[in-house]
Amino acid sequence: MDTKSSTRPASGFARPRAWANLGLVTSEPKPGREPSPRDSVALAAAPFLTRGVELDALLVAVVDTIVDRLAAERGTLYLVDGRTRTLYSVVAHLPELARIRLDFGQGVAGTVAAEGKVVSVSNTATDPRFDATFDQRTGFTTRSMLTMPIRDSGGEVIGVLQLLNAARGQFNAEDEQRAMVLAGQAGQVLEATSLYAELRARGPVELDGDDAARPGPSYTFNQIVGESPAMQAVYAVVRKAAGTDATVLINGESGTGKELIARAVHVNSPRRDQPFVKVDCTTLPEALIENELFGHERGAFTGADRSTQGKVEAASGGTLFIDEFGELPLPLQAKLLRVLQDHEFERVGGTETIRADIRVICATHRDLPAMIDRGDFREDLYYRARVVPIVLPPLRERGRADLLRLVEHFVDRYAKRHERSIRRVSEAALARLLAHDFPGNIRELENCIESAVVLCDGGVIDADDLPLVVRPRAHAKRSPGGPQLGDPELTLAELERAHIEAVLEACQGNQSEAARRLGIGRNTLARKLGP
Ligand SMILES: Nc1ncnc2c1ncn2[C@@H]1O[C@H](COP(=O)(O)OP(=O)(O)OP(=O)(O)O)[C@@H](O)[C@H]1O
Repeated sequence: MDTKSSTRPASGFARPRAWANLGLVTSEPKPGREPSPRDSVALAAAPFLTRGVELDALLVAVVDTIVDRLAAERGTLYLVDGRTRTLYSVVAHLPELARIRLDFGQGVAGTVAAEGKVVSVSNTATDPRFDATFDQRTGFTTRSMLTMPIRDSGGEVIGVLQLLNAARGQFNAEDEQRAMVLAGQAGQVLEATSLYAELRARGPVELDGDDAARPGPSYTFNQIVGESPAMQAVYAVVRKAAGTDATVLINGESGTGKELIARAVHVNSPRRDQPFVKVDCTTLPEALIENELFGHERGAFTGADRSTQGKVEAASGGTLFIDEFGELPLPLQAKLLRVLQDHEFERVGGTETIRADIRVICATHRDLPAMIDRGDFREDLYYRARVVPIVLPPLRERGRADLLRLVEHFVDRYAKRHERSIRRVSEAALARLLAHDFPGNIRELENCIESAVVLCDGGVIDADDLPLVVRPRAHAKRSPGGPQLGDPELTLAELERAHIEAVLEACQGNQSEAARRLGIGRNTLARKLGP
């Protein structure tokens, strides 16, 4: 198997003729090599699972391995959505082209999904189960076909794998046995991905009253949930950026997934096996950020009894992720600009110029152009950083389908983590989630669902189990006794204090988060809260 090709993003795969248009993957047969069922699908997929993203590549690795081991010409992987009783082809699917969608019972793959048994078609010309319209659409000639169910550990059919054209002419009984072993491994792999919650035929999590509106499975990035057009646009940029060393600037409200996207760029880049190092500019007092970034030489300051590497050096060969980029103090902005432009820097107290071999990804929730206008941010650094700009949409703009996917994803994750069995999210709970505007975005949703998973009774998440807090501005307006904006009796200090308290409440007392939302440093917040 050409494992290298599997590690490339989906858009980078070479696919043959029109067949590629239907999202099918090809692998040259190697008839000279004796396939062994002990060859592990899990092994081929392992690097993708630990990297946690680029699900397309993972699925391709799974299919490539099985196609290769069974010396078939091609393979198609379908994912089964038990609730709508449909199947979708997913492997190496090109976003601009329709995927194959079948109903249960339709064609050979649909029959296998419905009945859960292997079907071997040794001669398509004489077998009525074969639907010749596929070949007409693709220009490919299918001669023989082996189609098998992929099950999860609970025995549910979650996928169907179809192998086309045995290199030796026909698939035999031994091939069928091997295929079942490999399909078993593929089931374990699929079960470890974020797709799994969406695929279970009779999953433990029902979203009440929502069967018809329920979206089909998403499959773009493992662990990154969301198929809204806004997120698809983000994935497209991530794919393009990943293959290069270009600096990326991610902008988005707190909790929209900026770090997750930064990691996705890294793990899909050629630097993936080198470190991903994060610097958070808000968690450190100003004086320490330079030391954190560039390290210091011995004797640079009192107590510096040996020289120490900074994060730029620690990230050498890999990616430096600068979180809360907008908080970077002006003098350091100049030094970072030099790193981006000339790939050079010096340690604190050092004279030797060190070469930086890093890719930089920056993230901020701040409006940098406005900061530039106020003289708080360097314009040259801004343009140098936003070679690839990515804007993450707030959760409230991602649409109902994405919210539901995320709810399912987090219910599944936290039910597993806390070993709770959750059967249902009630209609009232869903209505409450859909009505909330999530100022804390996905992090707020995630924390809310985790809490509900732990605290709910009887395996059902109800509206009362959701610890959703009222948005600060709405809260201030609604509290009749509290300070009102425009009240001539109010001092600025009182108004500021009230606003800080409202934001803190919205952040459930998390001061770092509140400082971020208020656009001030944590130390400043602590000072303002005062004794
Ligand atoms: N699309 C997504 N699918 C699944 N989980 C997500 C998604 N986006 C964000 N999350 C989860 O939400 C939480 C917040 O994400 P992350 O830390 O990346 O946000 P952020 O924008 O960097 O936040 P901040 O600005 O506060 O640093 C994390 O636990 C992350 O795993």
